[in-house]
Amino acid sequence: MEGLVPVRVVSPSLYRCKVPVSIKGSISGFAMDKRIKLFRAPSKFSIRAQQSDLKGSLSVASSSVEEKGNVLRIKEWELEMYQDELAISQGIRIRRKPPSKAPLGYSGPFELRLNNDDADSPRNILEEITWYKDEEVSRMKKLNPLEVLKKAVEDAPPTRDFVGALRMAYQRTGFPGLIAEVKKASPSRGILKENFDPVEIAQAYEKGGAACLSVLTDQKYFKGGFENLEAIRSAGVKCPLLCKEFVVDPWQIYYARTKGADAVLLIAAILTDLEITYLLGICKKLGLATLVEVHDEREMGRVLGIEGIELVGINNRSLETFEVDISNTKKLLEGEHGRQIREKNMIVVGESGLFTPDDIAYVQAAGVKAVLVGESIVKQSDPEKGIAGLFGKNISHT
Ligand SMILES: O=P(O)(O)OC[C@@H](O)[C@@H](O)c1c[nH]c2ccccc12
Repeated sequence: MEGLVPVRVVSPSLYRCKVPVSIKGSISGFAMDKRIKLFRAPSKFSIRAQQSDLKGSLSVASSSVEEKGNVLRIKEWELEMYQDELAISQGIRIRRKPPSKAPLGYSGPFELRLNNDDADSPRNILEEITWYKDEEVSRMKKLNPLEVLKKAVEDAPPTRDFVGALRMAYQRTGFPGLIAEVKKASPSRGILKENFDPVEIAQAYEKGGAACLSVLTDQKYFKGGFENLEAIRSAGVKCPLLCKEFVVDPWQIYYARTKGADAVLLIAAILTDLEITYLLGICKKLGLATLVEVHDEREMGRVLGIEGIELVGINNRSLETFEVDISNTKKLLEGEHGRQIREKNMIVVGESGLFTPDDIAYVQAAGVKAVLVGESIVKQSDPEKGIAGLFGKNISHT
């Protein structure tokens, strides 16, 4: 049986829907589709067939909420549902889990499932990476439990001042402070450098005048690794290090800190305001700086509403479509948002797609005080010279 059935909900209790039916409508702000067998609904639960040719019948049987064992799953389900609802209300399009992995088959907010028959395939690369991270983190957590990491953090050497290094570089050179990225590959560009030696590249960047380094730690999509972060740190590189990861769990922040990170990236496209606030608090506690990355006006607006953010990155590349447009930096710094950023004395980092001195001049004129650059310098046979080429000037200390 297939058909559209509007559902009206009055008060909560649990029902089991035994037939696959496509239900369209909103139940206390959320709704379900045909994959859902179990859902929360009010005690008065009315289903009206919209299509006159709808054959078969809906069997809606009350099942006890008190059912032992189910209670916890229901709680989990509710939590996830609220998180998803919160995310959609903040304009976040990325679903954090494949719908079938959600407890009790809850497949995300209704708005995200419209015209989406294949709900269990990621809709874009960012969603794919996010789903994969979720699994990866649960595996890694088992090998490195949080309690052990917390102990390791206590003995870890102090972090270095990431934001301070960027400010100093800006004063020293008159150019935006450079965060040079140690990146072997990316989903949009494939392999950037075949004989990739992360420590060698990091040292060349430092010599070339980079203020800070960004180290990709994602293995599957960027061919990076936490071992690169660790190796660069223990090789004596002095530039503060940004752990470039897709953070979806506080565990990753503790892990990054034990591997030598001085800063971590938080991506507004996948995290709610509440999560950013919470993760920011953990970073502060661990002495880490935070680069909060936005890609559009909506994300910028959200981030400006969160207290305590010093560094905002504007990504010129959409992580959903891979489209790169450096005028994005300019666009997001115009008007009210730009005014608030200046008022709060935040540092804006122009990210991605910067190749020439003209590109640097363009984003600098737009108001950035730092830039994050990967491809254009990592690809050079001599990344140190690559930096001079990027700025049109030698910006090294010597
Ligand atoms: O190689 P580029 O175009 O210079 O871009 C560097 C950096 O901005 C990019 O790697 C990046 C920006 N935000 C990210 C988030 C995750 C992974 C990678 C990124």
